[in-house]
Order: sequence, then C-alpha cells, then structure tokens
Amino acid sequence: MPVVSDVEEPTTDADAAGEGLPINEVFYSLQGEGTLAGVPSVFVRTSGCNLRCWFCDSYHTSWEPTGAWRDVDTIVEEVQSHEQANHVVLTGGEPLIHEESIDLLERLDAEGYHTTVETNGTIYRDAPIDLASISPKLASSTPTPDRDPKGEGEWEEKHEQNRIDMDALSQMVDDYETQLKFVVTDETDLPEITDLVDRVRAAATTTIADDDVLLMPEGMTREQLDGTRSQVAELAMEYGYRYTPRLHVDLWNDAPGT
Ligand SMILES: C[S@@+](CC[C@H](N)C(=O)[O-])C[C@H]1O[C@@H](n2cnc3c(N)ncnc32)[C@H](O)[C@@H]1O
Ligand SMILES: Nc1nc2[nH]cc(C(=O)O)c2c(=O)[nH]1
Ligand code: SF4
Ligand SMILES: [Mg+2]
Repeated sequence: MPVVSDVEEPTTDADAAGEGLPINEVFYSLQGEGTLAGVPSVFVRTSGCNLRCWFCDSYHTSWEPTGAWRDVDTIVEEVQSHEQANHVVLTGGEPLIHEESIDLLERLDAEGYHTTVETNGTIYRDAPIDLASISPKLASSTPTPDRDPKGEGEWEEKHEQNRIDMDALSQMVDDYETQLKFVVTDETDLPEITDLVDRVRAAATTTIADDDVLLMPEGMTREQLDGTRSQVAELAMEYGYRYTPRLHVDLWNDAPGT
C-alpha cells in the first residue's frame, strides 16, 4: 500500500496530494461506540491527523499515517458492496482535515445512507452529517515524553495547543445532531470534562443534555479495558452522563478490520 505523505493540516482540493482521499481501510462491522452501538455499519477510515493522542488506537493514521489515495466513486462503490448496511461511519485519523470528506459525505447522503462522523472536534466542515460523534481531547491525551509512543515528546506542544477549538466545537453542536464522547483514563479527567461541557453549553445555542455526554473507557485491548471500564461506568452514574462501551473491543479485541 502506498504510504501517505504526512497529512497534518486541513487540506483543500488544491492542496491535496492526489485526487480523492487517503484511505487506511474500509470494513463492515458493528458500530462499537456511542448511541448507535450495535448498528451494522461500513467504516471508512481516512489517514492523517492534526493531533497525536498517546493512546491512539489507529496508530497507522496518526503517528505513522499509511494508506492509498482513492477517489470518491471508488470509495462509494466499496461501501455499496456491503449490501446489508444503511449506516456509514467516516473516521480516521481525523476525517475533517480533508476537504474531500465533504464530497464523500454528499455522495453517501444522496445514496440514502445515514452518516456518522467520528471527529476530534477541532475542524468544522459544512456537510450532510447525520450524527457528529465528537471526541474532544483532554489533557490526559497529550503525548508527554514519558508517554510518547514514537519519539520523545516532539508533539506535546502542538497537540496541547490544538486539541480544543471552542468555535469549531460549538458550531458543530449547533449545526448537527451531536454526541460528546470523552475518552476517560481515570477519575482525574472528570473536572476537565464538566468544565469543557459548561463552556460548550455557554458558547452554543443548542441545548446539550447530560445524556448527550458520553464517557468511554480508555483501552484498545480487552485487557486494558478490564482496568478502566468499571471505574468509568461508576463515574457515569456519579455525574449523570452516559456510559458507552467499546463493543468491538469486547467482541473482537484488537483484531484488524473490526
Ligand atoms: C481513532 S479516533 C478517529 C476519529 C477522531 N480522530 C477522534 O479522535 O475522534 C476514533 C475514536 O476512537 C477513540 N479512541 C482512540 N484511541 C482510544 C483508546 N485507546 N481508548 C479509547 N478510545 C480511543 C477516539 O477518542 C475516537 O472517539
Ligand atoms: N466497530 C468499530 N466501531 C467503531 N466506532 C468508532 C470507531 C473508530 O475507530 O472511529 C470504531 C471502530 O474502529 N470499530
Ligand atoms: S485525534 Fe483521533 S486519530 Fe488523531 S491521534 Fe487522537 S485518537 Fe488518534
Ligand atoms: Mg476504532
């Protein structure tokens, strides 16, 4: 598979290294996260990200971006080959760094699909998105030198500077049906979550209910989730937020294409 040149900044058609989108994988599975967990869905995973979470479970779209450029027609054909699915999840990497994601979402919408976009919430795009599944990144995601999976903390400052964009977040909340899905490492994340939710509520016109706020345990394997899920479930009850499992990890652990 041709390796994608590092895509870290939002692209325009003119900037893009090729026609279409850098695609890491397309696969059919059950939505594993959030309010639509359990729904059969085709996943389209773009490559390239503007952040570097130390725990990123999609290392080959962020720390080592890998994929092949595919045009929108080819991607839509591959989605349609999974005939049972009515739902498509566009994820990454960060899918909204690519302007061409808008074309893909428009085509999928025209074909009648329900679209979910998994996004870190730092880039706003005007597109037919049925569910914006926003996962704002907390301080505990920052790749400090002791937690850097690749180098020695070279991304720490840039990640820290770019992980929250209140304008993009509030515009997304106002324009789309939204869930705010936080990766929780332990109880020390909660004050930052409540503060961030308050700030988005103040900046947006749309009401954000407590059950639109989801706590998801950190962990890319069953073993890691064994160490986080009970505590995160208790925290959801304590704060009145929704708990979301990582159903795909419970079912298939960290198998590729799930
Ligand atoms: C790989 S990201 C791609 C979409 C986008 N870049 C984002 O972060 O939302 C897909 C989802 O996986 C979550 N995620 C990534 N690594 C994780 C981990 N180790 N444990 C739990 N969730 C994780 C992200 O927070 C996000 O909700
Ligand atoms: N089954 C399954 N559900 C998911 N929901 C969000 C995912 C993602 O990586 O964005 C994901 C994923 O990778 N697999
Ligand atoms: S924002 Fe998403 S894709 Fe980017 S590094 Fe973090 S979890 Fe991975
Ligand atoms: Mg995933």
